[in-house]
Amino acid sequence: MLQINHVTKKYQNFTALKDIDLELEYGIYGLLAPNGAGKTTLMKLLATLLYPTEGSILWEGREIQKLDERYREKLGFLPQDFGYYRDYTPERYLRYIGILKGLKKEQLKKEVPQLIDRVGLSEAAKKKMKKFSGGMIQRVGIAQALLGNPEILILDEPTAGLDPKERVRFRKILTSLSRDKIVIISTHIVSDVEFIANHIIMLKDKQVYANDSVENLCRSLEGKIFSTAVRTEELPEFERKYQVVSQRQEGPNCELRFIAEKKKEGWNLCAASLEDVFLYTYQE
Ligand SMILES: Nc1ncnc2c1ncn2[C@@H]1O[C@H](COP(=O)(O)OP(=O)(O)OP(=O)(O)O)[C@@H](O)[C@H]1O
Repeated sequence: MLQINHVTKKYQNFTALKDIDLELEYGIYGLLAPNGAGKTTLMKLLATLLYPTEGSILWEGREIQKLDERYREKLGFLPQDFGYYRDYTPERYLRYIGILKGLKKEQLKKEVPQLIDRVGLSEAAKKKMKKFSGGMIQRVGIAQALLGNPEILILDEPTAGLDPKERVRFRKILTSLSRDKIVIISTHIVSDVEFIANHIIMLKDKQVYANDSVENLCRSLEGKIFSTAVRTEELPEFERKYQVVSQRQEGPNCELRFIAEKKKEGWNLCAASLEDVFLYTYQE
């Protein structure tokens, strides 16, 4: 188990995270918050690239800083801007990272092709990465994070810049490997984690605002999501009163999906989605 105990992180006088308290067990965690909320800071703390200003992070009851290499060998990390060598092939790059991670050559001989296959890059294994699409590069990034079969997998905004098809492929890769790992995925894109994460962690005002299943988070908005049609000229007034989540033009009308505390005549009650929860939480 990974325990984050009352962790505060300050950059000089600026507090990026305040009193974060979390317990993470095997499963997929979606760390969901807008840009600048502190996701990367939390990921870097878990990856020991930063240290808490206050509080501690424990792996199986022992502080990760003190465990040092013994913790880091359990860790796979895909940073937001992962550096790769354009002239390397995925095969060569993974072997190189594997050696840096301290893995044995024999192990890499077996593991590298398996990982390349797992992320669907077998056909491109011997091609230079400079020809790769953003999605292919991200898949190499996931493969390098998986080297050595880490128990903790930290992926910081792994789907940034991917097209919808690549996102689907990415989600499939992740769900295939979550059983014996703690997987933490940071994102500000709800659909990246809505259907694959067992838990959603939301950060707000530098603190943990929510840590729950998608179902429970949606339940908190039950009875507050509605749809209705308003005339286009009435839209600005409507938007002043209610938080509109989505809108679609239908002739002279706008079909709206919105959040309100109480039902009114002519409104249809809708099931709440994680996207609604996200917009409701970060409405300002
Ligand atoms: N090295 C630093 N020095 C000072 N302030 C920093 C530093 N790194 C991050 N911050 C600030 O801390 C806050 C949280 O940043 P962080 O990168 O963790 O957010 P984020 O949620 O990951 O956002 P993004 O998705 O844009 O990376 C931001 O206000 C950022 O400006």
